[in-house]
Amino acid sequence: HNDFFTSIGQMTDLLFMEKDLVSSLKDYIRAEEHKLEQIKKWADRLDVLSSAATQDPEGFLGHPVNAFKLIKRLNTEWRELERLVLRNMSGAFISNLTIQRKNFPNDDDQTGAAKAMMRLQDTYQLDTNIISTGELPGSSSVASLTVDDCYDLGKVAYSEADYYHTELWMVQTLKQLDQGETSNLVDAITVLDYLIDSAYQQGELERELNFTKRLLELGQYCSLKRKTCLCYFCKERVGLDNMNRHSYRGRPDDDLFHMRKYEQLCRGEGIRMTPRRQSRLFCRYYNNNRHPRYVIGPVRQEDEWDHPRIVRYHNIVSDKEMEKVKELAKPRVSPSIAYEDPVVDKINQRIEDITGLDITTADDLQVANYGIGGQYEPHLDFRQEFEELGSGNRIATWLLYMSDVPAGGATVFTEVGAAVQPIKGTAVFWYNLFPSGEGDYRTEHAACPVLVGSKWVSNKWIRERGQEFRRHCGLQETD
Ligand SMILES: O=C(O)CCC(=O)C(=O)O
Ligand SMILES: [Fe+2]
Repeated sequence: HNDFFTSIGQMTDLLFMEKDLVSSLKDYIRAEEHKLEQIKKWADRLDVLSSAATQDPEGFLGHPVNAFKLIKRLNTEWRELERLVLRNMSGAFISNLTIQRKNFPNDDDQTGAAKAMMRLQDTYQLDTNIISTGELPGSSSVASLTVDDCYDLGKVAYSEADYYHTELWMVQTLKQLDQGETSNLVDAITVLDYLIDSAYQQGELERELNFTKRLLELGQYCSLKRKTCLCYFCKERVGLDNMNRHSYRGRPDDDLFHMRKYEQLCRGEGIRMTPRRQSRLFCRYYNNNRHPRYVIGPVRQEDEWDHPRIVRYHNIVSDKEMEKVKELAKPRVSPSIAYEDPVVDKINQRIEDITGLDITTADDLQVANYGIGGQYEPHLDFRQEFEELGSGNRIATWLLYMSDVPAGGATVFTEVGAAVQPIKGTAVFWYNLFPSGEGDYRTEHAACPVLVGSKWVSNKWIRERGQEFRRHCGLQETD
């Protein structure tokens, strides 16, 4: 199976599977209780009988019926009791569990989920404490991490040699321990050991020393991971060997400038549009040159960006139509194609009417569902190799948002610094190529990781072929 965490569909399946298992577990408990109930009755009955009998054994056994019943009880009834005690009630539950376990996430999935969470932490610059208390922007529900959860995240980071996140999560673990949370899994000494090593690995000797001093306060002189000990009297670390190791601050891959820019845009920072330019963006009613289907009911067209031009159409597809498209895509993996259906035809027709482009040469309507952490890294929709195809390159992109996303999930244009927020029922449209057919590199874009919620989009990549008389060439290559 592929990435659980980013697929809401798969995660939903897991949720229902777990619900099923809980009800099967409850059946098992009921059966076990019933069995115990029966055994108790037995015990009580035998208790009364034998205590009465032992008061006057001779008198008791002097009655032939009592004598007969004692023999019978011991010969047959106790055997029945034995059978009852030995009866295994767990069969149904265990076999259910065995079957379902095939669908369980494994260690890799857990590591993947932990890494996805740290990716979100970086992209949205979330404080460890905010994640741990679960007070995420845009989220109304609360879900918090225990000390053990934090420790687990720290350990995942450590095993990936990601000392930056190890430190963040181990500090959080320590903090929650200090606040009085208890754990049978981890103690402050173990956490400090991780902290000392991760500070050392990052070349942060000052911090390493501080963690070591904290360890000393706990009566521990040696760091097991670092294999170093403190000199008790001088309270200084013995053997400050690598004093000259270069020290880096922040995340180890901080030089990935391009990714940083993408993440900045995702956070809603670094959008490059001056107020003066912004004032020239408008919202208008649009009927595509009095297109018969839109003269009476024009659509609301909003400028999202000027160069390259990105426009958004409001209320372009109804909730009912979007539900249908999601349903068509659901049984398949994301992204998937929404195959023939009257609703798909209607949406295609609308795209053609509004953009004025021929969509018979376009790719099929594609549907994607991004769960938590789901993203699409910066890319261009056009490609050189498409030029050779009969239908030509991807001249334009139509992107319909089929859900609101409470936090994260924007579409950002990394070259020009535009960010478009998903709004359910709206579609954005832009040209990837200049009228000359030359690719427009300013259209590089990405889907930001979803922080809270589930993002549904459907896109239509419109091709060059068929547009010859619909979009005219300019005189310059980049007209
Ligand atoms: O989902 C998004 O926001 C972007 C999708 C995209 O890049 C595309 O459809 O070409
Ligand atoms: Fe794209």
